[in-house]
Amino acid sequence: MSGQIGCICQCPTYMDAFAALFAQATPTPEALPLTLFDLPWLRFAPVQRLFFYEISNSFETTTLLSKLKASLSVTLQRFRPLAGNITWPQHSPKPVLNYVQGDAVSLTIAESHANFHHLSSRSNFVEAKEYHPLVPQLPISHEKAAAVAFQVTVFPNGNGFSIGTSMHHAILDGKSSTMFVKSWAHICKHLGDDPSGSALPDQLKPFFDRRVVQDPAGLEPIFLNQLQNLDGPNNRSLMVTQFKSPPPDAVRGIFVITRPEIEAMKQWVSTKMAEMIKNEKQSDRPHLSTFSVTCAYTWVCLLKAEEKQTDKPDMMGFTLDCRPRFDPPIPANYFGNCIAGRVIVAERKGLLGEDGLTVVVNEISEAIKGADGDGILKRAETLLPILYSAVRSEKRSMGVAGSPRFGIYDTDFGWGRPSKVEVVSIEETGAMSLAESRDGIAGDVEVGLVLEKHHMQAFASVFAKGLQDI
Ligand SMILES: CC(C)(COP(=O)(O)OP(=O)(O)OC[C@H]1O[C@@H](n2cnc3c(N)ncnc32)[C@H](O)[C@@H]1OP(=O)(O)O)[C@@H](O)C(=O)NCCC(=O)NCCSC(=O)CC(=O)O
Repeated sequence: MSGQIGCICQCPTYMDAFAALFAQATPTPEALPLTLFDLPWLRFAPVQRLFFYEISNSFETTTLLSKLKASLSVTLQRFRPLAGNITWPQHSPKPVLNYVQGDAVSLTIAESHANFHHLSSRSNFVEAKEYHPLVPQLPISHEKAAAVAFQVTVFPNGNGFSIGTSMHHAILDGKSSTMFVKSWAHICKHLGDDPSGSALPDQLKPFFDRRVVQDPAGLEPIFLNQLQNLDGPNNRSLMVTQFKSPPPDAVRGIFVITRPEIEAMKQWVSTKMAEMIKNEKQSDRPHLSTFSVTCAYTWVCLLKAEEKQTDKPDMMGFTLDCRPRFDPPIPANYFGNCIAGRVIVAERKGLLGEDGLTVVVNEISEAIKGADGDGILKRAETLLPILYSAVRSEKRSMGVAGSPRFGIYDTDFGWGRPSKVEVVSIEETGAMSLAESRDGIAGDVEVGLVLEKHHMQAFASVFAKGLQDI
C-alpha cells in the first residue's frame, strides 16, 4: 500500500475561551487512580479500531479535517483524562492517570493512495498488514503511557476516509471506548448547531467517579503484586507485554451470522441439550443467547478448520460488563474499565466431536450464570496470570473483543454510518471481534478474525457449511 503521512498534530484539550471556561467549571479530578478493573490490563496491547467511511465525490478534505479536528478538541473537554498519561512513580502504591490543563492527544493526519474499496469491503479478505499504516501507535514507554491516539486517513482517489483509534485498555474498556468515539462523532455531526458545541445525550456523558468501585475482596493489592512480578521482581514497567507475532501472510475476514441462523442454532443446541440432560430439571437448562451460540460456533469452526490434534486443552476467554451486575448497579456511563473475565477450558477431542457446539454453549452459559448474584468477581485474582500467559504462549487461545451491544455502526460523524469497522488489534491478541451488523439488520452479528490465509479459507468453508447444515 502506498500511504504517506501528511502531518502529526497535537489535539489540545481546550480550543477557545469558551471551552476553557467549560473545562474549569467541570468538577473532574486531575488524576484518576487505576481501579481493580483497570489494573489487569496495564501491560496489555492497546485496542485498535479502524472505521471506514465512504463519502461523495464532492467532499472537501480541508473541511473534513477541520471538522474532525475541532470536534475532537471539543470532545476532549468532556473526557479530559484521555489527554493524560499513566505513570507509576516509586512513591505511588499504584499506577495513576495524571492529566493537566494543556495536555494533548496525538492526532495523525495521513493521505493514502491505497485502494479504499478493497480495504473497506467486507466481501474479500484483506491482508492484515494493509491496515498497519492506518492506525496510530500509542506512545508507551517503561515510564509513561498515553491513554489514546487517533489517526484520520483520507483516500483522495477513493472517496472515503478512515479513522484509526488506539486506546489503552487500562483506561477504557470496550463500552467506554465506544462511548468516546460516539461522543466525538456526535459533536462533529452537530458542530455549529449547538452554541456550546459540546452538548451530549445522557448516555454519552461520562461518569468518572471511582468511588462507585469497591474492593471488598482486596483484589487491588493482589493485581499490583502480580504486575510487579510479571517480568522479574519489583518491576513497575508500563511497557506492553510481548505478544506473539501474527504470521506474515495473515489475512482479515468478516463473517456474518444472521438472526434466523442464530435462532436456528439456538433451536438446534436446545434440542441437543434436551437429549443430553433429559433426566434433569427444566430449570437446569442453560439460557441460550446470541453471544453464547456465536462465540461457541466460531470457536468450534476455527478448531475444525485448523485440523490439528493436540492433547493440551483449548481455552477460550471472554469478558462480562459488570456495570449492571452489581447491586446497586454501577452507572451505565461509568467511564473506565468495568469488566470481569471468564475462561472456558475443554479438550479438543470433545470440541471437535458431534456435541462440541453444545458443550461450549453450555460452558459459556454456565460461566455467565455463575456471575449472577455475588459471583461476578469470583476467582478474579486468576485473571491477570491467565491473561498474560495466554497472550505470550505460542498456542492460540480464543478471546472475544467488542460486543454486538456496542452499536459501533451507529458512529456517524456527519457523513453517514461506517462502511466497515474492524478491531485491528485482534491480530495480536488472536481474539475474535464481535459487532452488530453493518447493515443495521437487528440481531445479525459480524465476527472478525485474523488467520493465516490457508486457515482462513478453510475456516470460511467450514463456517458456511455448518450454517447450511443447522
Ligand atoms: C456477558 C455477556 C457477553 C453475555 O451476554 P448474553 O447475551 O449471552 O447474556 P445476557 O443474559 O446478558 O443477555 C441475554 C439476552 O438478553 C437480551 N439483552 C440483555 N441485555 C441487553 C442489552 N443491553 N442489549 C441488547 N440485548 C440485551 C438479549 O436479547 C439476549 O438475548 P439474545 O442475545 O439471544 O438476543 C454480556 O452480558 C456482556 O456483558 N456483554 C458486554 C461484554 C463487553 O463489554 N465486552 C467488551 C470487552 S472490552 C473489549 O473487548 C475491548 C473493546 O471492545 O474495545
